[in-house]
Amino acid sequence: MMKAGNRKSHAGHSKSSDYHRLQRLWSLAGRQRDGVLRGILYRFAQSISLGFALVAVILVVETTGEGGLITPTDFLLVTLLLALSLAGQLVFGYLASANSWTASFQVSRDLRLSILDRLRALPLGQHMPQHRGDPVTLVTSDIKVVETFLADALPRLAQAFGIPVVAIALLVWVDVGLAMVALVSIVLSAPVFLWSSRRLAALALRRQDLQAEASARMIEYARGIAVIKAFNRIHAGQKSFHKALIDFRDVSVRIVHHLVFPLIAFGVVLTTGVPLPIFVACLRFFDADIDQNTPTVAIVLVFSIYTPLLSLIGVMEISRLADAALVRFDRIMMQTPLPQPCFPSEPRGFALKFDRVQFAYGLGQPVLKQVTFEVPEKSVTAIVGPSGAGKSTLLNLLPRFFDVDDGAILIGGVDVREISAERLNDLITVVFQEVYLFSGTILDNIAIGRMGADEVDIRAAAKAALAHDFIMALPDGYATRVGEGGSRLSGGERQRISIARAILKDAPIVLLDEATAAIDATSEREIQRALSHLVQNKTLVVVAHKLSTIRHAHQIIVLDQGGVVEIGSHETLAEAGGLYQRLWRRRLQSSNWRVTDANLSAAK
Ligand SMILES: Nc1ncnc2c1ncn2[C@@H]1O[C@H](COP(=O)(O)OP(=O)(O)OP(=O)(O)O)[C@@H](O)[C@H]1O
Repeated sequence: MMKAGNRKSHAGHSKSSDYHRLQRLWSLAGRQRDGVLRGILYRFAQSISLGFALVAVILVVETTGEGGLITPTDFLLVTLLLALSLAGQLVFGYLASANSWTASFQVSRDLRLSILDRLRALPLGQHMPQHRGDPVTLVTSDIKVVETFLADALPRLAQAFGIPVVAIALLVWVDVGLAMVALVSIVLSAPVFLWSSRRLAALALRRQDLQAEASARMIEYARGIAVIKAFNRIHAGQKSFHKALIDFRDVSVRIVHHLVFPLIAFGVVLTTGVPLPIFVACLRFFDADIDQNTPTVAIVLVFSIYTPLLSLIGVMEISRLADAALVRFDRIMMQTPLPQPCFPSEPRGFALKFDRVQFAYGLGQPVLKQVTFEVPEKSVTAIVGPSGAGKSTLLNLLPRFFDVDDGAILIGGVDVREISAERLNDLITVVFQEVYLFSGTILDNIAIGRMGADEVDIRAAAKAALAHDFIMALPDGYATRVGEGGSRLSGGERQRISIARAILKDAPIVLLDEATAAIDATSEREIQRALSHLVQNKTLVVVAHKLSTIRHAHQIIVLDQGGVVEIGSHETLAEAGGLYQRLWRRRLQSSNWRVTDANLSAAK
């Protein structure tokens, strides 16, 4: 059975044609297509307005070349043409920039929001662990490339063709034969351009992937800096980051090597279009086939054809990077989100049932096997078991961070897959082992618990979580800013902020993954008291590492290697002679262990 989000992206790079990729990039402009199109047309018009200057030059050459004198009318006409050319460039240039950039800023904002929406809809952790740098690079640099493609590359493409079109039209008017000769090199250089462009395409995707890899390593390095320092592993820690940077540099250099020859070839073939028509014009002049003005006019026109066309090289690079960005965008956008019910059901109460639940991460071994148990409404259930037994996984399935492979999980008699995502989110509060605080104030961090909560509610939640006093002792109280990850607060304080968040949410079902990290006895007691306020009258499922929590549980589920091996109360299981009894004894021994002189001398 194929799981949501597991399907490989079918956004293959080589299979779709250049035309389809252009079409797809264009479709990304969405509602802003009109603005982008206006930007392209204005840039084209800006380029064409240079044509007035060309006409003025031809007029002067034609008049003076035949020995004539420039009359005041000619002078006025030339001035008017030059003024028109200048005004056209200024006005159309401004309009082009204003339209293109405004539209593309909107496009990049919309695309970034759609990526965030999709990440939210995907099964949690399905994508992130494999490509941690991917969403970051996608939202920042890939979308920036798409933005530049729409705002800059497409208009520049129009600009590159604008004045050449006018110049060729004028050359046809002056002499059709010369115009045909001028076109030869353009026709010959087109396949060389496409060949270079395809060579670049193959490497551009690899380059963007390696950039994502480098940013993933950098994030990892920055987040793990404390551990790296503590273990004096600065060089080892930098190794993978260095390697990613070297790979990125190598592929960038390879791009340059692969492109030097094709781009020189393109430039050479294209620019043969400059001397060729001039040479033919001179030959024909000496044969008295054309008048003496034509070669001069041809020189002016030919240069206005080829100089803009050479700027296509820059456009090619950005277009290929945009292609690569598109493939990477589709990798995330084409993943199947968790299916949502067409006709959501409302649970009848908050009792829970795990019914023959089977689950594996990806295509790996099953982590949960035929797990079946029930949790009565407003009761406390503790999950215990050895490390790796599947306890946290069990909790993660209830809010649908992942979907079960087989069996079902029910809330109030309704399969969680039949409950709408918003409702399910309202029903469940998860208190994670690892507390994440966003950069912002403490108030903001607690307010995440409930949209629209006022300050009175937030303070009440903080008081219930026994966080109010330490918050008031901080320099700015609730307005104190906490860094990303909450680095300014102690472990116990962070825990209590996260409990305040959960109290504010006030969901009827609480899932608690108890912190295993060592916290001093006072903080531990305060956290337990804060939790007791959170879980009053709630259906509570707790992955229990602490004896006190286990003792208060109405029932204990003992997991081993993904299967339920025992269910019962503490009193029953502690005497049953099974896994629980062994775990319990081990915990008792470790909790009775104290740093005494006897222990210290034993350790020596
Ligand atoms: N995101 C993941 N992808 C792949 N395998 C995973 C993932 N998370 C956990 N596992 C694996 O699933 C199994 C169960 O892990 P889980 O974290 O649920 O165990 P646990 O009982 O909570 O362990 P502990 O008490 O050590 O936290 C382990 O073998 C673990 O390596």
